[in-house]
Amino acid sequence: MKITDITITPVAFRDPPLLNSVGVHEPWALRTIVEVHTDEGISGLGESYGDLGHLTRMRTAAPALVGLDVHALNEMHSRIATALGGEAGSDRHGLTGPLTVESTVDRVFSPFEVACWDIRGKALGRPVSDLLGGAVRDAVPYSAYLFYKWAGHPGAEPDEFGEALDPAGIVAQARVLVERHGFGSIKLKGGVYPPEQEIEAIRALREAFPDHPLRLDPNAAWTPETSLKVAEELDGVVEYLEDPAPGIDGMAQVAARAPMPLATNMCVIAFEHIARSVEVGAVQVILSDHHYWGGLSRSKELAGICRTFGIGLSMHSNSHLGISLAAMTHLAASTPNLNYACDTHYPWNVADDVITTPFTFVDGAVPVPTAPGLGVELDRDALARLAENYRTCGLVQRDDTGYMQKHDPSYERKRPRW
Ligand SMILES: O=C([O-])[C@@H](O)[C@@H](O)[C@H](O)[C@@H](O)C(=O)[O-]
Ligand SMILES: [Mg+2]
Repeated sequence: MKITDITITPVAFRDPPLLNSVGVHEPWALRTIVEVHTDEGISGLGESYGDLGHLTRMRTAAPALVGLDVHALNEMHSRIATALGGEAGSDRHGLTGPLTVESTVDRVFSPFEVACWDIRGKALGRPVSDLLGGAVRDAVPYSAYLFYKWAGHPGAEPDEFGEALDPAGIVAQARVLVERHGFGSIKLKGGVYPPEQEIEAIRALREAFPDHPLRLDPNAAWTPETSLKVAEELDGVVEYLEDPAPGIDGMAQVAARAPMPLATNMCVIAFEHIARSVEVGAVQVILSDHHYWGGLSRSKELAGICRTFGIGLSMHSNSHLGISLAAMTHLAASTPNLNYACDTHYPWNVADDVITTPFTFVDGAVPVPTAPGLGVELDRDALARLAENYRTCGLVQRDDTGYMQKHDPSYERKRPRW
């Protein structure tokens, strides 16, 4: 089955003003929808980031894939590497580590690879989780992903989630997400306020939700010394502390004395980081993410490495739509050692999706789709609507810091901040 054509459509959807260690989400989140078409009339779907640099690289790579067999994923990876010509991407929004040539190829490869799994599943009449080794769970648990947030975007009406700028607001937000979706574990995006205040929020969550596993992720906003103080305070309260301090060496300093496991989606974000991290014991949990670990089969390789070294496995998320959620769910369902509830930003998007039947959480989990392929169908009207959003929204890349500075010109990006 040969690839005859590839359609790449950048889209934008409404995003609330969620705060993090580098600023605040803009009113629109950008994504790219990839459709791979074949000579047998079967098409497959992938979803990826929508930032212009990445979009341009996907557009550069796509023509090199026409004529390729949908099973030739190794060849696809090397054609993409050649097409990109050794260029490394950059992470302007600052919430992941520096990209290398190799990890840039993995990012570009991912949506095409996912689309090929979708095609292969459709051709065989089997869900992608079957092709990845078989689902070991019928539904994939996700965590309630809490954010400090403004009531609404400046100059706009408050959104349906309202303000969450203190422990009481965070607990109220958790109640909404847990009641609405049934989540059984909770993650707080930190790095926004001084650590004492975020510790207080975690303690308030513990009181309100005595049995929910809790996590805190300040996106490397703390020095190793501050991280250790927080770790002592939260001993026995969080299941893991995610990216407290910057860099593999900073994390290793914290890990040497912290009582709980440390997790990352910032210092170990490519295969080339793993050896050093293992050597110095920097992290005990890696958040996988097929969007930057190079698609589904490479994410399974990551899972094998984690199993070998006794490293826990969780799953990371950025703002995303339903095609990504489908791929995340198939991957998590078929990865036996993915033992933590996965992250997802999906509940923050209440406005629109590009699939005909948007996902709903059942008891905090997404039932693994059983239809062939990814099990989702593109809603062409919705795709056109979101593509029009992209054309008119005026954004071409995520810039949480720039948006924050529009409202507070004195705001500076600092890492670590405390
Ligand atoms: O959406 C956000 O603001 C998050 O901070 C996201 O960009 C991070 O990549 C992520 O969720 C994380 O776990 O670090
Ligand atoms: Mg994180």
